[in-house]
Amino acid sequence: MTITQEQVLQALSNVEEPDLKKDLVTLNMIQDIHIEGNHVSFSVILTTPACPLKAMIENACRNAILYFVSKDVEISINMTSRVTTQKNTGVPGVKNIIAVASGKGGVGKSTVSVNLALALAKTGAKVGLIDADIYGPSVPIMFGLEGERPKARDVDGKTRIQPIEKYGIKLLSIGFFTDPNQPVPWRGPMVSTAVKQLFNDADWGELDYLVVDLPPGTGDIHITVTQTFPVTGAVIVTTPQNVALADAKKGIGMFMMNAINVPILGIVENMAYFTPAELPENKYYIFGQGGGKKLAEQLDVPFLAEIPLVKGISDSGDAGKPIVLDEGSIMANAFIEMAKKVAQQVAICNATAIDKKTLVNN
Ligand SMILES: Nc1ncnc2c1ncn2[C@@H]1O[C@H](COP(=O)(O)OP(=O)(O)OP(=O)(O)O)[C@@H](O)[C@H]1O
Repeated sequence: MTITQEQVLQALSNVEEPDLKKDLVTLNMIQDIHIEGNHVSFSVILTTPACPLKAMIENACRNAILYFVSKDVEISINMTSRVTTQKNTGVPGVKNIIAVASGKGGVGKSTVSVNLALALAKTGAKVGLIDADIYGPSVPIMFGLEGERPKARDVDGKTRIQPIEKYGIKLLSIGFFTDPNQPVPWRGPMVSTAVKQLFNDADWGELDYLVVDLPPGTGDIHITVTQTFPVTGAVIVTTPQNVALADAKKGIGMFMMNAINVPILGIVENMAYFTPAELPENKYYIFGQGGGKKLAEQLDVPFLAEIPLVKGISDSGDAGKPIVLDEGSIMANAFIEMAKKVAQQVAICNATAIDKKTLVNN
């Protein structure tokens, strides 16, 4: 039996990427085909290492070769990834900017931002995190970095702030530059300049995702960030109460305004239900049930996750070691599943935006 590269490509052209609705060959996702006798190997280049459909795509490739080429083929598939990007994010080397926002304060936006960034990194992506919440920067506490000051260093003749590296991600917080005991009365222009510096004057290097923890509500910083940098999409965090949902709706409305026009990657409902640590299968919907999902349906945006109210989430944040680092725990898995859905939506946004061009895989 002589197997040709054309036969392999022809077979794989029957496998559709379920999110992007095109076949893997058209999407240029098949590379490095090697054939030796009846042994065929190739790489599948996914759009994110956090792809939730990885196993399904691998299976479909295997079945397509067995069905369309021969059932006697031995197959080795290398599932790898190259995160897509659609445009220059305005920050050299950064492929995607993910804004995390909420209509209200205290709903867990920083908790979601931090665990999202770390979960994406755990899947193998290169990740940065900017804490742009000038009213209550929480990243220094959540990473156990209070009192730290990032260093500056000369890069190509320019002085650049060096993001601090911890738990596998690079991070900067407005809180590293202010005294936590001294309230800072920010004026509009000062805020804009300070936040832009976190993007422009830092040495971020190559990043697949730069997660930005925005302040609650809709204000100056949202306008500065979205109008200065082409944000790939926004994740909206809410709690189940009607007051929070109403504000989340306003927040989503702001991103959808023509002047801002940032795609909504989806809604995360935080503190969706209470779960006692000793009885994790018991769910008590103390603030009402299904509000986030309903809002997502109403606004026709994805619903990303229900994150329970668990004491461990709060304790781990206060202790400087976010819960997603607690390998294998139910909470860590919940945040990893959420991160996979976010990465999936980023890939869909990128593919949709450049649908008429070719998918940029750089
Ligand atoms: N799912 C959860 N279970 C238990 N505690 C949580 C959960 N999510 C957040 N918290 C806790 O709630 C408090 C507020 O969370 P967080 O700081 O993330 O909110 P926020 O929306 O970023 O607030 P703000 O932007 O107004 O400062 C923190 O003490 C955090 O540890």
